[in-house]
Amino acid sequence: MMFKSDSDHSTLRLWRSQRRKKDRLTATASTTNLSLRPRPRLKMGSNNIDSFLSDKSAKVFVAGHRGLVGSAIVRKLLQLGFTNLVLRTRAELDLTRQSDVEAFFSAEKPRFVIVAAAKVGGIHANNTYPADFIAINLQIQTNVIDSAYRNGVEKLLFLGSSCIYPKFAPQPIPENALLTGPLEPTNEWYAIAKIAGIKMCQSYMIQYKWDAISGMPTNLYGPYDNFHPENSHVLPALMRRFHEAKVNGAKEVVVWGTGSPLREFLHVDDLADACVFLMEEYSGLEHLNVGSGKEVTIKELAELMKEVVGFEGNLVWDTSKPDGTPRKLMDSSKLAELGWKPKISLKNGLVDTYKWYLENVKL
Ligand SMILES: NC(=O)C1=CN([C@@H]2O[C@H](COP(=O)(O)OP(=O)(O)OC[C@H]3O[C@@H](n4cnc5c(N)ncnc54)[C@H](OP(=O)(O)O)[C@@H]3O)[C@@H](O)[C@H]2O)C=CC1
Ligand SMILES: C[C@H]1O[C@H](OP(=O)(O)OP(=O)(O)OC[C@H]2O[C@@H](n3cnc4c(=O)[nH]c(N)nc43)[C@H](O)[C@@H]2O)[C@@H](O)[C@@H](O)C1=O
Repeated sequence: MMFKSDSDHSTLRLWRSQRRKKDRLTATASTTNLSLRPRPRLKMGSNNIDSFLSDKSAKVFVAGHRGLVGSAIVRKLLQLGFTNLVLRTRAELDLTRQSDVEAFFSAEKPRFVIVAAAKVGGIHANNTYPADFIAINLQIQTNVIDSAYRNGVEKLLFLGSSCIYPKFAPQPIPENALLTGPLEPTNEWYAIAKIAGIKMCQSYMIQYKWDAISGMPTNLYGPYDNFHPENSHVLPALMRRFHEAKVNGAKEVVVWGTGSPLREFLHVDDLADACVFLMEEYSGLEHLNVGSGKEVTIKELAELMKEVVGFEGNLVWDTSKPDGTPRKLMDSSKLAELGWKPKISLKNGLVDTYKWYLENVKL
Protein backbone atom coordinates (compact mmCIF):
# COMPACT_ATOMS: atom_id res chain seq x y z
CA MET A 1 0.00 0.00 0.00
CA MET A 2 1.35 3.42 -0.83
CA PHE A 3 0.30 6.96 0.04
CA LYS A 4 1.43 9.93 -1.97
CA SER A 5 1.37 13.67 -1.35
CA ASP A 6 2.13 16.44 -3.78
CA SER A 7 5.56 17.39 -2.51
CA ASP A 8 8.71 16.20 -4.27
CA HIS A 9 10.07 14.54 -1.16
CA SER A 10 6.92 13.09 0.16
CA THR A 11 6.51 9.52 -0.91
CA LEU A 12 4.79 8.03 2.08
CA ARG A 13 5.19 4.34 2.36
CA LEU A 14 3.62 1.76 4.50
CA TRP A 15 6.96 0.11 4.83
CA ARG A 16 5.83 -2.74 6.95
CA SER A 17 3.80 -4.32 4.21
CA GLN A 18 6.78 -3.98 1.88
CA ARG A 19 9.40 -5.25 4.23
CA ARG A 20 7.43 -8.40 4.90
CA LYS A 21 7.97 -9.34 1.31
CA LYS A 22 10.53 -12.01 0.81
CA ASP A 23 13.02 -10.06 -1.23
CA ARG A 24 13.29 -6.97 0.92
CA LEU A 25 16.03 -5.37 -1.07
CA THR A 26 13.99 -5.17 -4.26
CA ALA A 27 12.41 -1.78 -4.75
CA THR A 28 10.19 -0.88 -7.65
CA ALA A 29 11.64 1.48 -10.23
CA SER A 30 9.18 4.22 -9.31
CA THR A 31 10.13 4.20 -5.65
CA THR A 32 13.83 3.50 -5.82
CA ASN A 33 15.00 7.06 -5.21
CA LEU A 34 12.86 7.78 -2.18
CA SER A 35 12.34 4.33 -0.79
CA LEU A 36 14.03 3.00 2.25
CA ARG A 37 16.04 -0.10 1.75
CA PRO A 38 17.55 -1.74 4.81
CA ARG A 39 21.30 -2.04 4.99
CA PRO A 40 21.91 -5.68 5.88
CA ARG A 41 25.44 -5.02 7.16
CA LEU A 42 23.97 -2.81 9.89
CA LYS A 43 21.27 -5.23 10.99
CA MET A 44 21.41 -5.59 14.73
CA GLY A 45 20.02 -8.32 16.94
CA SER A 46 20.32 -12.04 16.56
CA ASN A 47 16.84 -12.71 15.24
CA ASN A 48 16.87 -9.96 12.61
CA ILE A 49 13.20 -9.11 13.09
CA ASP A 50 12.09 -5.99 11.24
CA SER A 51 9.07 -4.99 13.24
CA PHE A 52 9.61 -2.69 16.21
CA LEU A 53 6.84 -4.36 18.18
CA SER A 54 7.71 -7.97 17.43
CA ASP A 55 10.81 -8.07 19.63
CA LYS A 56 10.12 -6.63 23.07
CA SER A 57 13.63 -7.52 24.19
CA ALA A 58 15.13 -5.15 21.61
CA LYS A 59 17.32 -2.47 23.15
CA VAL A 60 15.59 0.91 22.85
CA PHE A 61 17.26 4.20 23.83
CA VAL A 62 14.69 6.83 24.83
CA ALA A 63 16.65 10.09 24.99
CA GLY A 64 15.07 12.53 27.46
CA HIS A 65 13.19 9.86 29.42
CA ARG A 66 12.43 12.10 32.41
CA GLY A 67 10.71 14.80 30.38
CA LEU A 68 7.05 15.17 29.46
CA VAL A 69 7.38 13.21 26.22
CA GLY A 70 10.19 10.80 27.12
CA SER A 71 8.46 9.67 30.31
CA ALA A 72 5.22 9.01 28.43
CA ILE A 73 7.08 6.98 25.81
CA VAL A 74 8.76 4.93 28.55
CA ARG A 75 5.37 4.30 30.21
CA LYS A 76 3.96 3.17 26.88
CA LEU A 77 6.89 0.88 26.06
CA LEU A 78 6.82 -0.73 29.51
CA GLN A 79 3.08 -1.21 29.20
CA LEU A 80 3.67 -2.95 25.86
CA GLY A 81 6.18 -5.30 27.48
CA PHE A 82 9.53 -3.86 26.39
CA THR A 83 12.23 -5.16 28.72
CA ASN A 84 15.46 -3.58 27.51
CA LEU A 85 15.16 0.21 27.66
CA VAL A 86 18.37 2.22 27.85
CA LEU A 87 17.85 5.44 29.81
CA ARG A 88 20.27 8.20 30.83
CA THR A 89 19.64 11.42 32.71
CA ARG A 90 21.39 14.58 31.56
CA ALA A 91 23.75 14.26 34.53
CA GLU A 92 24.71 10.76 33.40
CA LEU A 93 25.03 11.61 29.69
CA ASP A 94 25.04 15.19 28.45
CA LEU A 95 23.86 14.80 24.87
CA THR A 96 25.48 18.09 23.85
CA ARG A 97 28.90 16.43 24.31
CA GLN A 98 29.78 14.69 21.08
CA SER A 99 32.51 12.38 22.39
CA ASP A 100 30.35 11.23 25.32
CA VAL A 101 27.46 10.49 22.96
CA GLU A 102 29.74 8.55 20.62
CA ALA A 103 31.15 6.52 23.53
CA PHE A 104 27.63 5.80 24.80
CA PHE A 105 26.39 4.50 21.44
CA SER A 106 29.54 2.51 20.86
CA ALA A 107 29.17 0.79 24.25
CA GLU A 108 25.40 0.30 24.31
CA LYS A 109 24.59 -0.35 20.63
CA PRO A 110 20.83 0.24 20.97
CA ARG A 111 18.71 -1.19 18.20
CA PHE A 112 16.09 1.60 18.21
CA VAL A 113 16.26 5.26 19.26
CA ILE A 114 13.55 7.80 20.07
CA VAL A 115 14.85 11.36 20.44
CA ALA A 116 12.76 13.13 23.10
CA ALA A 117 15.68 15.06 24.60
CA ALA A 118 15.75 18.75 23.79
CA LYS A 119 15.85 22.24 25.18
CA VAL A 120 12.11 22.95 25.45
CA GLY A 121 10.05 25.85 26.75
CA GLY A 122 7.11 28.13 26.17
CA ILE A 123 6.87 31.44 24.39
CA HIS A 124 8.73 33.44 27.05
CA ALA A 125 11.63 30.97 27.33
CA ASN A 126 11.98 30.74 23.56
CA ASN A 127 11.97 34.52 23.27
CA THR A 128 14.44 35.05 26.12
CA TYR A 129 17.06 32.36 25.46
CA PRO A 130 17.35 32.15 21.65
CA ALA A 131 21.00 31.07 21.75
CA ASP A 132 20.26 28.16 24.08
CA PHE A 133 17.31 27.04 21.98
CA ILE A 134 19.24 26.92 18.73
CA ALA A 135 22.63 25.75 20.02
CA ILE A 136 21.58 23.07 22.51
CA ASN A 137 19.02 21.57 20.19
CA LEU A 138 21.37 21.49 17.21
CA GLN A 139 24.03 19.84 19.37
CA ILE A 140 21.76 17.20 20.95
CA GLN A 141 20.06 16.13 17.74
CA THR A 142 23.22 16.17 15.62
CA ASN A 143 25.15 14.08 18.13
CA VAL A 144 22.37 11.57 18.66
CA ILE A 145 21.33 11.15 15.03
CA ASP A 146 24.89 10.80 13.72
CA SER A 147 26.09 8.46 16.47
CA ALA A 148 22.96 6.35 16.13
CA TYR A 149 23.63 5.92 12.43
CA ARG A 150 27.31 5.14 12.90
CA ASN A 151 26.59 2.52 15.55
CA GLY A 152 24.11 0.45 13.63
CA VAL A 153 20.81 1.66 15.08
CA GLU A 154 18.07 0.17 12.92
CA LYS A 155 15.54 2.92 13.25
CA LEU A 156 15.39 6.38 14.81
CA LEU A 157 12.45 8.67 15.49
CA PHE A 158 13.18 12.40 15.78
CA LEU A 159 10.58 14.74 17.27
CA GLY A 160 10.15 18.28 16.00
CA SER A 161 7.31 20.67 16.75
CA SER A 162 4.46 22.49 15.03
CA CYS A 163 6.51 25.71 15.34
CA ILE A 164 8.58 24.60 12.31
CA TYR A 165 5.84 25.95 10.04
CA PRO A 166 5.58 29.54 8.77
CA LYS A 167 3.75 31.98 11.04
CA PHE A 168 1.00 32.45 8.45
CA ALA A 169 0.84 28.92 7.06
CA PRO A 170 -2.43 27.68 5.54
CA GLN A 171 -4.72 26.11 8.17
CA PRO A 172 -4.85 23.25 8.89
CA ILE A 173 -1.11 23.11 8.18
CA PRO A 174 -0.02 20.36 5.78
CA GLU A 175 3.46 18.87 5.99
CA ASN A 176 4.46 20.51 2.71
CA ALA A 177 4.02 24.00 4.20
CA LEU A 178 7.52 23.58 5.63
CA LEU A 179 9.93 26.30 4.43
CA THR A 180 7.28 28.21 2.51
CA GLY A 181 7.37 31.43 4.54
CA PRO A 182 8.82 33.37 7.48
CA LEU A 183 8.72 31.78 10.94
CA GLU A 184 7.06 33.13 14.09
CA PRO A 185 9.78 35.40 15.60
CA THR A 186 9.26 34.26 19.21
CA ASN A 187 10.43 30.75 18.39
CA GLU A 188 12.38 30.93 15.15
CA TRP A 189 15.68 29.81 16.76
CA TYR A 190 14.11 26.65 18.15
CA ALA A 191 12.24 26.13 14.87
CA ILE A 192 15.43 26.42 12.81
CA ALA A 193 17.06 23.73 14.97
CA LYS A 194 14.03 21.47 14.59
CA ILE A 195 13.95 22.01 10.82
CA ALA A 196 17.64 21.05 10.72
CA GLY A 197 16.76 17.85 12.61
CA ILE A 198 14.12 16.92 10.03
CA LYS A 199 16.51 17.66 7.20
CA MET A 200 19.27 15.66 8.87
CA CYS A 201 17.02 12.60 9.10
CA GLN A 202 15.98 13.04 5.48
CA SER A 203 19.56 13.44 4.31
CA TYR A 204 20.71 10.28 6.11
CA MET A 205 17.75 8.43 4.64
CA ILE A 206 18.62 9.62 1.15
CA GLN A 207 22.37 9.11 1.34
CA TYR A 208 22.60 6.04 3.55
CA LYS A 209 19.12 4.50 3.12
CA TRP A 210 18.88 4.68 6.89
CA ASP A 211 15.50 4.47 8.61
CA ALA A 212 15.43 7.87 10.38
CA ILE A 213 11.94 9.37 10.55
CA SER A 214 10.47 12.56 12.02
CA GLY A 215 7.19 13.28 13.80
CA MET A 216 5.91 16.83 14.39
CA PRO A 217 3.79 16.98 17.53
CA THR A 218 1.42 19.84 18.23
CA ASN A 219 1.37 21.54 21.69
CA LEU A 220 1.52 18.78 24.31
CA TYR A 221 0.56 18.44 27.96
CA GLY A 222 0.26 15.78 30.66
CA PRO A 223 2.15 14.21 33.59
CA TYR A 224 5.77 15.30 34.11
CA ASP A 225 5.22 18.56 32.25
CA ASN A 226 7.29 21.61 33.16
CA PHE A 227 5.20 23.75 35.56
CA HIS A 228 7.68 26.63 35.81
CA PRO A 229 5.75 29.93 36.22
CA GLU A 230 7.51 31.77 33.36
CA ASN A 231 9.40 29.25 31.22
CA SER A 232 6.71 26.61 30.72
CA HIS A 233 4.04 26.30 28.04
CA VAL A 234 0.62 27.86 28.53
CA LEU A 235 -1.26 24.80 29.76
CA PRO A 236 0.98 23.83 32.70
CA ALA A 237 1.56 27.52 33.50
CA LEU A 238 -2.19 28.14 33.81
CA MET A 239 -2.79 24.93 35.76
CA ARG A 240 -0.25 26.02 38.37
CA ARG A 241 -1.42 29.65 38.44
CA PHE A 242 -5.11 28.75 38.86
CA HIS A 243 -4.25 26.16 41.48
CA GLU A 244 -2.12 28.57 43.50
CA ALA A 245 -4.81 31.27 43.20
CA LYS A 246 -7.44 28.81 44.47
CA VAL A 247 -5.26 27.69 47.39
CA ASN A 248 -4.34 31.29 48.30
CA GLY A 249 -7.87 32.64 47.88
CA ALA A 250 -6.77 35.13 45.19
CA LYS A 251 -9.49 37.10 43.39
CA GLU A 252 -7.88 37.11 39.96
CA VAL A 253 -5.44 35.25 37.73
CA VAL A 254 -3.28 36.94 35.11
CA VAL A 255 -3.19 35.31 31.68
CA TRP A 256 -0.72 36.42 29.00
CA GLY A 257 -1.59 38.06 25.69
CA THR A 258 -5.02 38.81 24.27
CA GLY A 259 -6.53 35.34 24.60
CA SER A 260 -7.31 35.25 20.87
CA PRO A 261 -4.52 32.90 19.60
CA LEU A 262 -5.68 29.42 18.70
CA ARG A 263 -3.76 26.35 19.81
CA GLU A 264 -4.17 22.63 19.22
CA PHE A 265 -3.45 20.46 22.27
CA LEU A 266 -2.62 16.75 22.42
CA HIS A 267 -2.28 14.65 25.56
CA VAL A 268 1.23 13.24 25.82
CA ASP A 269 -0.09 9.67 26.25
CA ASP A 270 -1.67 10.01 22.81
CA LEU A 271 1.65 11.30 21.47
CA ALA A 272 3.50 8.31 22.99
CA ASP A 273 1.00 6.00 21.31
CA ALA A 274 1.63 7.80 18.02
CA CYS A 275 5.41 7.45 18.45
CA VAL A 276 5.09 3.68 18.83
CA PHE A 277 2.77 3.64 15.83
CA LEU A 278 5.34 5.54 13.74
CA MET A 279 8.15 3.23 14.85
CA GLU A 280 6.08 0.26 13.79
CA GLU A 281 4.30 1.49 10.70
CA TYR A 282 6.12 4.36 9.01
CA SER A 283 9.42 4.71 7.24
CA GLY A 284 8.87 7.61 4.86
CA LEU A 285 11.14 10.48 3.95
CA GLU A 286 8.60 13.14 4.86
CA HIS A 287 7.99 14.25 8.45
CA LEU A 288 4.46 13.53 9.70
CA ASN A 289 2.21 15.84 11.73
CA VAL A 290 0.86 14.47 15.02
CA GLY A 291 -2.08 16.48 16.30
CA SER A 292 -5.50 16.17 17.89
CA GLY A 293 -7.27 18.05 15.09
CA LYS A 294 -9.07 20.22 17.69
CA GLU A 295 -8.17 23.81 18.49
CA VAL A 296 -9.25 26.25 21.20
CA THR A 297 -8.51 29.90 21.83
CA ILE A 298 -6.27 30.68 24.78
CA LYS A 299 -9.32 32.33 26.35
CA GLU A 300 -11.31 29.09 25.99
CA LEU A 301 -8.38 27.13 27.44
CA ALA A 302 -8.18 29.51 30.41
CA GLU A 303 -11.94 29.19 31.06
CA LEU A 304 -11.72 25.40 30.88
CA MET A 305 -8.72 25.35 33.19
CA LYS A 306 -10.53 27.60 35.65
CA GLU A 307 -13.41 25.13 35.71
CA VAL A 308 -11.21 22.02 36.04
CA VAL A 309 -9.12 23.51 38.84
CA GLY A 310 -12.16 25.03 40.57
CA PHE A 311 -10.94 28.65 40.73
CA GLU A 312 -13.81 31.07 41.21
CA GLY A 313 -12.17 34.47 40.60
CA ASN A 314 -11.63 36.54 37.46
CA LEU A 315 -9.24 36.43 34.52
CA VAL A 316 -7.05 39.47 33.79
CA TRP A 317 -5.28 39.70 30.43
CA ASP A 318 -1.68 40.99 30.34
CA THR A 319 -1.46 42.27 26.77
CA SER A 320 2.15 43.34 27.24
CA LYS A 321 3.02 39.64 26.78
CA PRO A 322 3.32 38.26 23.22
CA ASP A 323 0.54 36.26 21.59
CA GLY A 324 2.92 34.37 19.34
CA THR A 325 1.59 32.75 16.22
CA PRO A 326 -2.14 33.47 15.75
CA ARG A 327 -3.10 29.93 14.81
CA LYS A 328 -1.32 26.61 14.28
CA LEU A 329 -3.71 23.78 13.70
CA MET A 330 -1.90 20.95 11.98
CA ASP A 331 -3.29 18.78 9.24
CA SER A 332 -2.69 15.28 10.62
CA SER A 333 -4.66 13.51 7.93
CA LYS A 334 -1.66 11.58 6.61
CA LEU A 335 -1.16 9.94 9.98
CA ALA A 336 -4.90 9.28 10.14
CA GLU A 337 -4.77 7.63 6.72
CA LEU A 338 -2.05 5.34 8.01
CA GLY A 339 -4.40 4.32 10.80
CA TRP A 340 -3.60 6.40 13.91
CA LYS A 341 -6.05 8.59 15.83
CA PRO A 342 -5.88 10.32 19.25
CA LYS A 343 -8.15 9.10 22.04
CA ILE A 344 -8.01 11.65 24.87
CA SER A 345 -10.26 14.74 24.81
CA LEU A 346 -8.89 18.03 26.13
CA LYS A 347 -11.38 18.08 29.01
CA ASN A 348 -10.55 14.53 30.14
CA GLY A 349 -6.85 15.16 29.65
CA LEU A 350 -6.98 18.29 31.79
CA VAL A 351 -8.89 16.51 34.55
CA ASP A 352 -6.35 13.66 34.59
CA THR A 353 -3.37 16.00 34.45
CA TYR A 354 -4.71 18.12 37.32
CA LYS A 355 -5.20 14.95 39.36
CA TRP A 356 -1.58 14.00 38.63
CA TYR A 357 -0.47 17.54 39.51
CA LEU A 358 -2.20 17.40 42.91
CA GLU A 359 -0.62 14.06 43.70
CA ASN A 360 2.88 14.77 42.42
CA VAL A 361 3.83 18.43 42.28
CA LYS A 362 5.01 19.93 45.56
CA LEU A 363 4.45 23.67 45.89
N1 LIG B 1 6.13 20.03 25.26
C1 LIG B 1 5.53 20.30 24.12
O1 LIG B 1 4.47 20.95 24.09
C2 LIG B 1 6.12 19.83 22.83
C3 LIG B 1 7.29 19.10 22.76
N2 LIG B 1 7.78 18.68 21.52
C4 LIG B 1 9.04 17.97 21.43
O2 LIG B 1 9.08 16.81 22.23
C5 LIG B 1 10.40 16.59 22.71
C6 LIG B 1 10.39 16.45 24.22
O3 LIG B 1 9.84 17.63 24.80
P1 LIG B 1 9.36 17.66 26.32
O4 LIG B 1 9.24 16.29 26.84
O5 LIG B 1 8.22 18.58 26.38
O6 LIG B 1 10.59 18.37 27.03
P2 LIG B 1 11.03 18.30 28.57
O7 LIG B 1 11.72 19.59 28.86
O8 LIG B 1 9.90 17.89 29.42
O9 LIG B 1 12.11 17.12 28.59
C7 LIG B 1 13.31 17.26 27.91
C8 LIG B 1 14.21 16.12 28.26
O10 LIG B 1 15.43 16.33 27.55
C9 LIG B 1 16.50 16.05 28.41
N3 LIG B 1 17.64 16.87 28.07
C10 LIG B 1 17.68 18.20 27.84
N4 LIG B 1 18.93 18.60 27.59
C11 LIG B 1 19.70 17.49 27.66
C12 LIG B 1 21.08 17.26 27.50
N5 LIG B 1 21.93 18.25 27.22
N6 LIG B 1 21.53 15.99 27.64
C13 LIG B 1 20.68 14.98 27.94
N7 LIG B 1 19.36 15.13 28.09
C14 LIG B 1 18.88 16.39 27.96
C15 LIG B 1 16.02 16.37 29.82
O11 LIG B 1 16.78 15.56 30.69
P3 LIG B 1 16.81 15.72 32.29
O12 LIG B 1 15.44 15.40 32.77
O13 LIG B 1 17.81 14.73 32.76
O14 LIG B 1 17.19 17.15 32.53
C16 LIG B 1 14.56 16.00 29.73
O15 LIG B 1 14.37 14.65 30.13
C17 LIG B 1 11.25 17.77 22.22
O16 LIG B 1 11.93 17.40 21.06
C18 LIG B 1 10.22 18.81 21.89
O17 LIG B 1 10.66 19.67 20.87
C19 LIG B 1 7.13 18.99 20.37
C20 LIG B 1 5.97 19.69 20.39
C21 LIG B 1 5.36 20.18 21.60
C1 LIG C 1 4.88 23.91 21.51
C2 LIG C 1 5.32 25.28 21.08
O1 LIG C 1 5.28 26.19 22.18
C3 LIG C 1 5.75 27.51 21.96
O2 LIG C 1 4.82 28.24 21.24
P1 LIG C 1 3.41 28.66 21.79
O3 LIG C 1 2.39 27.73 21.30
O4 LIG C 1 3.21 30.09 21.45
O5 LIG C 1 3.62 28.43 23.33
P2 LIG C 1 3.02 28.77 24.74
O6 LIG C 1 2.34 27.54 25.22
O7 LIG C 1 4.11 29.29 25.59
O8 LIG C 1 1.96 29.94 24.53
C4 LIG C 1 0.74 29.74 23.86
C5 LIG C 1 -0.13 30.98 23.98
O9 LIG C 1 -0.58 31.04 25.35
C6 LIG C 1 -0.42 32.37 25.83
N1 LIG C 1 -0.30 32.34 27.28
C7 LIG C 1 -1.23 32.84 28.15
N2 LIG C 1 -0.81 32.73 29.40
C8 LIG C 1 0.40 32.09 29.35
C9 LIG C 1 1.30 31.69 30.35
O10 LIG C 1 1.12 31.90 31.54
N3 LIG C 1 2.42 31.03 29.93
C10 LIG C 1 2.67 30.78 28.60
N4 LIG C 1 3.79 30.11 28.26
N5 LIG C 1 1.83 31.19 27.62
C11 LIG C 1 0.70 31.84 28.01
C12 LIG C 1 0.80 32.87 25.08
O11 LIG C 1 0.87 34.28 25.12
C13 LIG C 1 0.55 32.31 23.69
O12 LIG C 1 -0.35 33.13 23.02
C14 LIG C 1 7.01 27.58 21.15
O13 LIG C 1 7.77 28.65 21.65
C15 LIG C 1 7.64 26.28 21.00
O14 LIG C 1 8.14 25.83 22.24
C16 LIG C 1 6.69 25.28 20.51
O15 LIG C 1 6.97 24.50 19.64
